[in-house]
Amino acid sequence: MNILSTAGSKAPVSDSMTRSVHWVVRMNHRNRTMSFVWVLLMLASHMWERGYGPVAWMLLCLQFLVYPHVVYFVAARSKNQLRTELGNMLLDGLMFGIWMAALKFPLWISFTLFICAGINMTVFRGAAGALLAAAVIACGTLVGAAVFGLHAEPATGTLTTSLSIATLSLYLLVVAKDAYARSVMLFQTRQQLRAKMDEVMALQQQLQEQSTQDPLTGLFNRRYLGDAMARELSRCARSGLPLSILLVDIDHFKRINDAFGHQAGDAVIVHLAQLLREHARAADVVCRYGGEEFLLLCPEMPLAAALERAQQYRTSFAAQPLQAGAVSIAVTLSAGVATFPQQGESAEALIRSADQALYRAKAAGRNRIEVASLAQ
Ligand SMILES: Nc1nc2c(ncn2[C@@H]2O[C@H](COP(=O)(O)OP(=O)(O)OP(=O)(O)O)[C@@H](O)[C@H]2O)c(=O)[nH]1
Repeated sequence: MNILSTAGSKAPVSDSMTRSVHWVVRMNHRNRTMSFVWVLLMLASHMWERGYGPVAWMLLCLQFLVYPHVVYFVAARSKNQLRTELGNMLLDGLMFGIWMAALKFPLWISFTLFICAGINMTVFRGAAGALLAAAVIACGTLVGAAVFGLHAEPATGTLTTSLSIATLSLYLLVVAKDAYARSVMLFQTRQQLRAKMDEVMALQQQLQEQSTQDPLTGLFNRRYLGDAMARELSRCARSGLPLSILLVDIDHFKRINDAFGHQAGDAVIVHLAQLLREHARAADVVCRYGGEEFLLLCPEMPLAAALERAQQYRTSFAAQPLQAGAVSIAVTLSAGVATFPQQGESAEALIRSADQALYRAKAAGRNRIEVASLAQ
């Protein structure tokens, strides 16, 4: 894996990736332009000492003053900027090799050019980059030796040596500065990514709650009940334990809506929801089953206990009329109770039995609890 590993990929390129590619190409242009001026000074001092002719000086200016802008121009207009920039870096190495051979391998100059090209490629392609840099520099020296002959004059004057050391030092400082800028950018990107992840997780949690909760009362909805009932029924069936359900309905609720308004009706629904939740056990599932209808799923609860609980709800609800401003709204409820397995062996059968019991409670005058008949 390296900074150029996506260079040949056909995967769609995101905006941020395109921006970072531009950033890399621009950064390389700035560094190349700057460092080539130092290299030019280093080579110029050596060439001055050795008395090179006008052609060599012209080539020196073309290589170190004009070339950085030409290769940037080519990379910036390329369809695959990253790949072209990699080509440019290889070309840098090749040219450095030619200059080394042309100047007869002055030691400090060769060392400086070799290290600069090697570091640049290593930053982009890791250890493979270093090997690649060494290979292209070697090719360059071969080309240079073929054109200018193979000579070795390693000595350099004091000025050239000093300029070589300065060039190398400055180059290393620039690379370190860019590495710092890159780490800061990476850190900021990570922070942004983490914030986005937190946002997505919170939204996911919210969606999960919304999909299983009734918005008015905060109780579970029918969708949740379906899963919970199937799960609890099979658990109780496996362990031979009872399971009771209470189907609870507010009496004459339409009248409350008509007399006190829909908002007061909502307040009555919330009021009963609170009562049901307050007296439920941790294992019970309290669910808003319909408009003013609730279903309590009570795992491991026998019929007698369920009946007693339903009676408690009935008396408590009737004893606490809802205060809506100055008016007091008298409310009652009716309920049908059914227990697994006597009054239904499946979720549907159990709910049907409780519904029939509730219907009987309503028919018998309301404010009543009825127990379901035995399953047929
Ligand atoms: N305020 C309010 N009313 C609702 C809501 N959902 C359903 N309703 C109303 O609840 C009423 C239910 O009326 P019915 O099914 O006739 O039953 P009831 O008046 O309670 O009579 P019984 O059940 O026979 O005692 C209807 O008028 C619905 O419009 C709700 O979320 N808020």
